[in-house]
Amino acid sequence: MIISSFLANIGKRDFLCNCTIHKGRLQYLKRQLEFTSALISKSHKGDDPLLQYVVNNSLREHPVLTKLWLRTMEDPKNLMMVAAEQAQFMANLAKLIEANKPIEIGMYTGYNALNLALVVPENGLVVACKINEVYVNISKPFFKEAGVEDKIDIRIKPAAETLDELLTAGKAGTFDFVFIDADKKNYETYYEKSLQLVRKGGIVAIENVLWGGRVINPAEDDLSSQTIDKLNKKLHKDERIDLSMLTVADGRTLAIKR
Ligand SMILES: C[S@@+](CC[C@H](N)C(=O)[O-])C[C@H]1O[C@@H](n2cnc3c(N)ncnc32)[C@H](O)[C@@H]1O
Repeated sequence: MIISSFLANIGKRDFLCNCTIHKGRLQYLKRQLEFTSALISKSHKGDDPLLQYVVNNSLREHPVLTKLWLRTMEDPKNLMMVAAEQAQFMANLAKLIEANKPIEIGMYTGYNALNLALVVPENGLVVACKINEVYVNISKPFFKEAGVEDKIDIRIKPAAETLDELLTAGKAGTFDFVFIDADKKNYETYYEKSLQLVRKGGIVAIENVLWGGRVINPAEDDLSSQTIDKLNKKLHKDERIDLSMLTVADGRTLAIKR
């Protein structure tokens, strides 16, 4: 039912937005379902066949992540969900640095929180920041089904408060991977606190740093674009980090703490 209901809407929905674009994946999924293959993949550039090819030949999505993705697609705000292939990239980064304490700032239905929990070791823990209880009832059964419910510590309050609590509790330098993907106006705050919380060699990944291109010339009344643009420029000169700004999806900065 779940699958058929969103497939029925494929043709009606406008997937073109400044952030994640799920149309390619839906089309691919539809084909896969029609041909009864188990493989599910996606693209985030609408109909871009080359990106679709990349995704079709590289995504290795955990089956419970696929289920959570499908469930999330039923939500009208599903474009907030991180792209599956981008989540996989972050999971690989987390593995590369042997992360066992990541922080997810902005959890939504928990796709990336689950993605990270699946790659941290047995004693690992993902701190997942949520502004409210909405969607938690969606997330939790999937966390449980994947066997990682005890590896995801959901903190329900403004993310800045959670980060402050961690700092006050003496946790500075004890985390290793942070994904900043919440309200843009607080991005600089999140970055500064995250940088304190990660260890040397830890990564702060910042999502949507191109903000649909609006960072090039932010409008006077566009606080989000202004904030992201200011942060981008600040990071460029920040001697505390090594830096890459990736042009994937809506732009992602990787700040690696020196
Ligand atoms: C783009 S979505 C996150 C998507 C998620 N990272 C994923 O992989 O699916 C942004 C989320 O941040 C949450 N959010 C917004 N302001 C927040 C705040 N001050 N503190 C914590 N979460 C916040 C929103 O409710 C929303 O769920």
